[in-house]
Amino acid sequence: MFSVKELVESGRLTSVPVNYIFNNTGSDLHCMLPQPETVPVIDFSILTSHDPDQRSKTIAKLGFACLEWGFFMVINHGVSEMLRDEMIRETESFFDLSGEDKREYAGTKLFDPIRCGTSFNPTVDKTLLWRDFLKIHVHPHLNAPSKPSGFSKVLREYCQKTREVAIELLKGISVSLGLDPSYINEKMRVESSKSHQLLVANMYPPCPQPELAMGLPPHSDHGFLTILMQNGMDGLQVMHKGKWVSIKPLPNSFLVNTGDHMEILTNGKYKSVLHRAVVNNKAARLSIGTAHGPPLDTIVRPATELAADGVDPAYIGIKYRNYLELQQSKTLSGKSCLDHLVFRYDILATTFLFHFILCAAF
Ligand SMILES: O=C(O)CCC(=O)C(=O)O
Ligand SMILES: [Fe+2]
Repeated sequence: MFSVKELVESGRLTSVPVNYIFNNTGSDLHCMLPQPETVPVIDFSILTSHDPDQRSKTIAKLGFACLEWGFFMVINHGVSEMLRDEMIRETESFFDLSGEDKREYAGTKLFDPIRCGTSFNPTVDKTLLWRDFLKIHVHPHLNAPSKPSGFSKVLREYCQKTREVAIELLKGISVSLGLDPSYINEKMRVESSKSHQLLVANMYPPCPQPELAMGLPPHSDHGFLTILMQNGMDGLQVMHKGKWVSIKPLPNSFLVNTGDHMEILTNGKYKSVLHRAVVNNKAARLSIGTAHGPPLDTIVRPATELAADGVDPAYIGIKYRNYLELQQSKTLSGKSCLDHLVFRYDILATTFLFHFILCAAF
């Protein structure tokens, strides 16, 4: 089945098909924080204001959010409610297109400009996810589906605006790390015409037994930052202090999380956060995320300024493109891709020893 939405709309479902039954959804419900701690809220208008005192307080809050949560809400970001609503409407209309229209984009390759499908990687997923997706590479080159007809205009504006928000947030994050405001944007060429931005829209149709299925299992995102919004339905949960916290976004806010490349760049100071999407039996949920990263050919490694003064680099460097390929080749699971980059001193020591023995022998 190409689409879980089609499956649900066929109208014959009263229970979750066995290949969608996710083992541990129910068992870890008790891990939810009973009284969720408050997710940090960043007022973007203050972050970008000219009042140095207010600005530095907000930067401190941003640093705290990255350090303690890897997750925060952004309010007063300047992206109009109208644009956000249009973006949600157009994306919903895309998912409402006929199967035949959508199949035009049913690619299997990561760098297909536009790709829609179901689950994460159905060829390797052991359990299918209760989720259809649309992935569009929107920068450096804006790709846009030809249908619905108004989609490309809204997409262009929305992606431009979210890129601007990401760039400002990265300035604040740089300062919170004790670096120059332009540090991340310049070193990682996030502001350049070649920076990479991927839009991922997730459609989670209503599910007859939501406790048995999973929209997106626990995972971390690949970029520096992901900026996410949703239609009226909740379902995002974030791992905080070992427990899942359900997120209720403030009206018109963006949900932002730090990704794997933020963790690599900051040498593990700002970690990528595990999150997941649960499903419900009431109405379809739509979320739209944009992942912001460097140009695809950039090798991201811990910033020398943060891995200096006796602090060893915790990760090996990798080309952004190769990391994306690594993630797509696997099933979506925890931080398994990042684990590949953890600097292994034991392996390094063995290599050195081996080299030393060889040199001594010849
Ligand atoms: O649907 C959500 O709230 C989360 C989406 C997400 O984590 C993703 O697309 O990577
Ligand atoms: Fe995610």
